[in-house]
Amino acid sequence: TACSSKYVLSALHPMWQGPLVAPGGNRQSPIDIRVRKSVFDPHLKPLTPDYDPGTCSQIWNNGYSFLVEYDDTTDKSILKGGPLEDNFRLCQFHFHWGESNAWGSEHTVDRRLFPAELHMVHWNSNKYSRFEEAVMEENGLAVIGVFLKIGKRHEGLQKLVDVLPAVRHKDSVVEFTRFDPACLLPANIDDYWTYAGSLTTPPLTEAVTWIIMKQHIEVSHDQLAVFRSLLFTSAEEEVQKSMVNNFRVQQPLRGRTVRSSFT
Ligand SMILES: NS(=O)(=O)c1ccc(C(=O)NCc2cccc(O)c2)cc1
Ligand SMILES: [Zn+2]
Repeated sequence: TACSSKYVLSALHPMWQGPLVAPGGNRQSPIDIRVRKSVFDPHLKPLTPDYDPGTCSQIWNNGYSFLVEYDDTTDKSILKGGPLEDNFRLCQFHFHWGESNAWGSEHTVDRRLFPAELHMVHWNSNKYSRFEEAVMEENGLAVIGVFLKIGKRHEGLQKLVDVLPAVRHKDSVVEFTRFDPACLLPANIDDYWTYAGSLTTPPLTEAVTWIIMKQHIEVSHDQLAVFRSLLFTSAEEEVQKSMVNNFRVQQPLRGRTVRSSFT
């Protein structure tokens, strides 16, 4: 789909540090969420995702993460509510993780790191006609962040884990259908933090309304180990590098307020 067919990265190095802070960027992501500094906003509505598993199309390794892509040519899979004024179309989801279970998430909560973080990427289909347009605009994107913890096996995730060996190398892609992304959301999606931020990979555009779930999901140690079996490198490269630590360093808050939907 348009939204991620060009999930391009100017920095190809897996551990790209790139500019630690985007030049002139004062709303960069990820950040540390200081719980006691977040401000309860009673006007925040419940989040209302409405996803059609029939829009799931393929999964691919873009050399930085693996992406599950959704057909975003209609409003079949959308996100509304929460801090959002408009309708946002799901275009892809992906993850960030560490080489060990001790770290891997991009956002932290009072400095607490999680072994991995899910990002569900949506773009504003009320205001823009395609992802490429929305990603350059201030209120163009909405990304749901969900922390992963090691625990019981996640039954819904297993269908995805089983297909990962087929996209082991950079630029590999396989058909992947009928996956309901809602199964990856925590039971409680009413409690979240939200703030104005950016993409966490180049071009780092400051277009994202971040919605970070308070409740994590659990995956098994073995399921996360399969994420680490992916490679940053393409089949032709002589030196294979395992896809781990694909997260960005935390960015300054620069006076931003993080709002919470709960007290
Ligand atoms: N980690 S993240 O959720 O902030 C994230 C989400 C989407 C993307 C992305 O789609 N990048 C590709 C891209 C960016 C700008 C314009 C394009 O045409 C494509 C990057 C990072
Ligand atoms: Zn991400």
